[in-house]
Amino acid sequence: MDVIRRFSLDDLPLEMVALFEGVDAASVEDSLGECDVVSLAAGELLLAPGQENAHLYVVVKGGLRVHLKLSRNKVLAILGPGECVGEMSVLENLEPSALVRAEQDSELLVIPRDILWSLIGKSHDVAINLLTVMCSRLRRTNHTVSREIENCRQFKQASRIDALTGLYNRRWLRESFERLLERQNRAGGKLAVLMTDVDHFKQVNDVHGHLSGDRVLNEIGTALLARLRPSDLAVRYGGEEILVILPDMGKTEALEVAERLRLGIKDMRFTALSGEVFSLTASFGVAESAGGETCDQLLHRADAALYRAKRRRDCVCD
Ligand SMILES: Nc1nc2c(ncn2[C@@H]2O[C@H](COP(=O)(O)OP(=O)(O)OP(=O)(O)O)[C@@H](O)[C@H]2O)c(=O)[nH]1
Repeated sequence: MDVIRRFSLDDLPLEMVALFEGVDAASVEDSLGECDVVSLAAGELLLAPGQENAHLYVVVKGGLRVHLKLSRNKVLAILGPGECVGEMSVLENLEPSALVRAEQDSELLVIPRDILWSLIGKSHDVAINLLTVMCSRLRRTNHTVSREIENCRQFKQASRIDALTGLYNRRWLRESFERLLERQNRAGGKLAVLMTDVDHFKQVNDVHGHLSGDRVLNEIGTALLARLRPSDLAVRYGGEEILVILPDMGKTEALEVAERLRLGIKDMRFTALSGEVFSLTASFGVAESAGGETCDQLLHRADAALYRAKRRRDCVCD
């Protein structure tokens, strides 16, 4: 960053500078005449967290790019002629919270801290303009933070969903089922689980190809969800094995649900990529949670029931 000259009002008309909008030029001309204009090469760093800053910078020519520290590639703002940066760190006497670089070869008016305070003292309009600049900065930051929080929430949600079936994945099961079961036990409510496995699924892949197999899994996931209550939860437990969690439900009712799902899958017609239409069956194991039991114990009992159902296939066992 090189000093190239002293600032004069010919460099930048005051009405173009957000900080000096509506300000009488005569009241600030002397103070601004004591300030330098510096040049900054494209890409050159102006402000960074960890580096002290004692100046407010106003873009005279070119532009500045503002980044948050944690996401350097994410541009928070591009500042053009008349816009300023550095005001927060100057006023608070703290290091900058963002990285600021020259977007292109630029020229900046440099207002040192003491001159800024004297301008604020001298001109009510400068003080109001500065507050307005800071409010819009705050609003923009709030918007960015809300967007980041929403992105995080969506990413977290997506990381718990199986992409092929749209059902929850094992990660969700590991993180959430124990808590759900504990809550259900504490409330003294019942909870049942169904473990289901598509019969002879390997043949689907062998005969119709893996992509057709994928499509079948996707359609079965969608069909199961459509037949469950909004409070029920379905998890892709393994390749073609799906776990259904039925809160507030005992074994008798869960057996009925399983039977309904079994018939639903049997009635479905799948179309292979070749166009061939075929049908499938699935087997179901049902278990009701016994108080004090861990998730693993409950799932083990459902798995054992499924194992029994698999001996005959296309049936429901408990
Ligand atoms: N297309 C596809 N196939 C999968 C996926 N995950 C697992 N599989 C296949 O699912 C098949 C499961 O086969 P097996 O465990 O032998 O069982 P099965 O053929 O269904 O026979 P039974 O369960 O005994 O009725 C294997 O061929 C796996 O490759 C997947 O995401 N997509």
